[in-house]
Amino acid sequence: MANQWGQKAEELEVSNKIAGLGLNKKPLSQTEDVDESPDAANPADTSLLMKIIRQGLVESKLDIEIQRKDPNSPLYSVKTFEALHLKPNLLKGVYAMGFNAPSKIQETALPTLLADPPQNMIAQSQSGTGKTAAFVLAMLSRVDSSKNYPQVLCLSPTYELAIQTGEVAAKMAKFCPDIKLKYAVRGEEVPRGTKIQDHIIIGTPGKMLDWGVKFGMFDMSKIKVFVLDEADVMIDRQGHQDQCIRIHKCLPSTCQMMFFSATYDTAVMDFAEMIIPNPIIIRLLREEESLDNIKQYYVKCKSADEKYRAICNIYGVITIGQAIIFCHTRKTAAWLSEKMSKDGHSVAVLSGELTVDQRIAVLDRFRAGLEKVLITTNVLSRGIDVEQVTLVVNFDMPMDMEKKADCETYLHRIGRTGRFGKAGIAINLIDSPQTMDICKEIESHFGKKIQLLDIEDAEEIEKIGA
Ligand SMILES: Nc1ncnc2c1ncn2[C@@H]1O[C@H](COP(=O)(O)OP(=O)(O)OP(=O)(O)O)[C@@H](O)[C@H]1O
Repeated sequence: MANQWGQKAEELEVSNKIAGLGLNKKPLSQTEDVDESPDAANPADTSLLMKIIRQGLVESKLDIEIQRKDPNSPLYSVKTFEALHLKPNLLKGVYAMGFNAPSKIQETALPTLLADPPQNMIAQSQSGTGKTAAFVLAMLSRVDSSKNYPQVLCLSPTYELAIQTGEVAAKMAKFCPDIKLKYAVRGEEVPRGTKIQDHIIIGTPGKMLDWGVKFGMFDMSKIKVFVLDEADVMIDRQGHQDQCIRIHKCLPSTCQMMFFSATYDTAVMDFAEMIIPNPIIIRLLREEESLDNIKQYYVKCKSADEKYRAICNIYGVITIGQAIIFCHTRKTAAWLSEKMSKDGHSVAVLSGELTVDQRIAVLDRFRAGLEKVLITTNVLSRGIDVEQVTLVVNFDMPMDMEKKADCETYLHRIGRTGRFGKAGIAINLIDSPQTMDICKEIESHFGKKIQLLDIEDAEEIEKIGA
C-alpha cells in the first residue's frame, strides 16, 4: 500500500535522523589522524547533502543535447504532464507534490521513457534538475499491479540514496495504493525461500544481487524496467560496478534500461555503454561556472599568523555580505575558527567530520545570515551556492596530491554560474614560494589577472569592495 510506503519512508527518515545518517560519524580518536590530511568530499555524501538541502528545482535555460541512436525513436518533448497520458492517479500524485510542469530533462526524457515499445536511455543532467522524478514516474507507469511479482529494479549507490529515491516514489504513488515497493538495503531481511511480491525494488547492488541472483527471491527474467541511478557515484564505489554488471546479465533482453547520472566522463560513459544496448542519449548541457565577474587578488604573508591578520584586516575594512574561507585540512579550519571566535567574530565551521545532519544545520544558519563567515574545506568546494556570499578567501590554495595547482577546485570555490552571476571578490593568501607558484599557475590557466593586494593599506582594501 502506498500509505505503508509513506509510513515506511517516514520511519526510515526518523531513524536516519537519529542515526545522524551514519555518515562520517567516527569516534574522536579516529578523526584525529585525518585532521591533518586534506579534507575532501565523498561523492555519495555530497550527492545526499545536496538532495536534502536543495529547496527546489534547478531550472536551466540551457539546451538539451540529444543523440539519437535509434532512428525510429519518437523523440519529442512535452510541456505539460497531461500530455504524457499518465495514469490519472499518478498525475494526481505529481500535482500533489507541487509539480506544475515538467522540468527540462523531464520534458525530453519522459515521452521516450513512456513510449512503446520501451526504449533504453542514458540521461545526464546536473544535480537537482529533476532526474529522480523522471525515472520514478517511468518506473511507476510500467508496473502492472495485478501481477504480484517484482517488475522494476532500481539500483542506487548507497543506503541513504536508495531511501531518498524510495521516498520520491512513495510520494508520487500516494494515489496508487496497489503499487508495492520494497527496499533492498542493509537492515532489510527477508527469510530464505520467500518469494518477494512487491512490484518495485529499490536498493543497493549487493543486496539486490543476493535477493535476485543468489537466493532467487524473485524472477529476474520478469523484470521489465532496470534503472541505474547516480551512475557516477556508483562507479566511484568499490565493487558496485561488478555487482551491477552481474545483475544486469540476468535481465531479459526485453528489459528497458535507464541510466541516470549527473556527470558524464569517460568512465561513466564506458560503464553505461557496457550496460545499455542501443540507448537514446540525452544530456542537459551544464551551466558552466566562470570567473568573469570575480575580482581576484593575492596577499603576501609570511606565516599562518600573518594570514590570520590579513583576514582580520580584510574583514574589518570592507563592508561585505558574507564570506567563505577555504582551508586545506580540518585542523587548520578548527584552528582558524577558534582564533576568530576568540576575537569576537561569529563564524561557522563545516568540515568532513560532521554528519550530513550537522552539515545541513551549519548551512541553514549561514544561509539565514546568523554567521557572516563560514570556514570550510574541500567538502564544500562543489555545488553549494549561497547567493549572498561576496567574498571567498583561500586561506590555503587548492592543490592536488602532488601539490600542484588544482584549477578545477579553484573554479568551484570561486566561480559563479549565470544564476548567481553577481560580482564577487576572491582573495588568495600566499605564504611560500610554492603557493606563489600555484597562484601563478591558476592565473595563467584561466588567463585572468590575480592582483597583488597590500593588506596594510586600508585605502587599497576599501577600493576592492567598491
Ligand atoms: N517538474 C518539477 N516541478 C517542480 N519541482 C520539481 C520537478 N521535478 C523535480 N522537482 C523538485 O526538484 C528537486 C530536484 O529534483 P530531483 O531530486 O529529481 O533532481 P535530480 O536531478 O534527481 O538530482 P540528483 O542528481 O541530486 O539526484 C526536488 O526537490 C524535486 O522535488
